[in-house]
Amino acid sequence: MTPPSVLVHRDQGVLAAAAAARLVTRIADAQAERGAASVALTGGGVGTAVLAAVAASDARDAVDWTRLDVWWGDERFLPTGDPERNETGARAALLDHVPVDPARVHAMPAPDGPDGDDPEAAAARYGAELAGAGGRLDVVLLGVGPDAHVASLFPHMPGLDADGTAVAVHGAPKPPPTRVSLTFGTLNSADEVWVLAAGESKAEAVRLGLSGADVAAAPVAGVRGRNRTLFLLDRSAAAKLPGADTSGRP
Ligand SMILES: O=C1O[C@H](COP(=O)(O)O)[C@@H](O)[C@H](O)[C@H]1O
Repeated sequence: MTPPSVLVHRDQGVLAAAAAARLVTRIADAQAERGAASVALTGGGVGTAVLAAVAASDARDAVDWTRLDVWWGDERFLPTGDPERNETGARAALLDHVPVDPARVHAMPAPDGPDGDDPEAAAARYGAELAGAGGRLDVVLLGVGPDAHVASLFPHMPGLDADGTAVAVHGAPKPPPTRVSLTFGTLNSADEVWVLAAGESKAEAVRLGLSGADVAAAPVAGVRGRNRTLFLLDRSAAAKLPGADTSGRP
């Protein structure tokens, strides 16, 4: 496993545009190689800004959206259409504006879904769906919380040790308390993992993620792609990295 690469951009706007360009290219490359691509999306401020930047970019037409599988790294276990669901934000920012195949948009089940108010069943269903599709993820996008959580893997919570593909999360410190998350094993099976962070509130989490911190205390320290791990940051989020080049250029 190669160590993470760190790219620092001037501000969140530049970060979102640069990550969007990178994502379009990565998806188009995968489609050229294999005829299809798969990404796992994140919620949160920067993750949603990246999707909006893809939607706003002419380069989005380089992607064959009908041959993209869209998954999520985590979801807040709230009813379909709830504005706090990561799915809702992703649809509004991007998926409603490009010709994705609805059958290839794999939202995590909601409490009004097939398993009702049973997050364990929702996690099992989602894990089976991803495994049944071959389990391949070209890129996993991950936001990071000020507490260093990624997806819905929060510090010192049982989900950190979960086996299997996806896990139900109860009692998350950030609302809502009930969530579904891919496990570390699944996140780290992706070809590439991209951690996205902007703002000074993320600076300590970013530092921990890149300094070999205890994964139980700082889950972001435990995510690594098989082929590549990128930390895509703005200057504020990079402020605590020793010797960070915060010029705004790679
Ligand atoms: O709750 C969540 O938070 C994180 C980070 O969100 P941010 O707004 O602080 O960037 C997000 O990555 C995760 O998907 C989400 O469920």
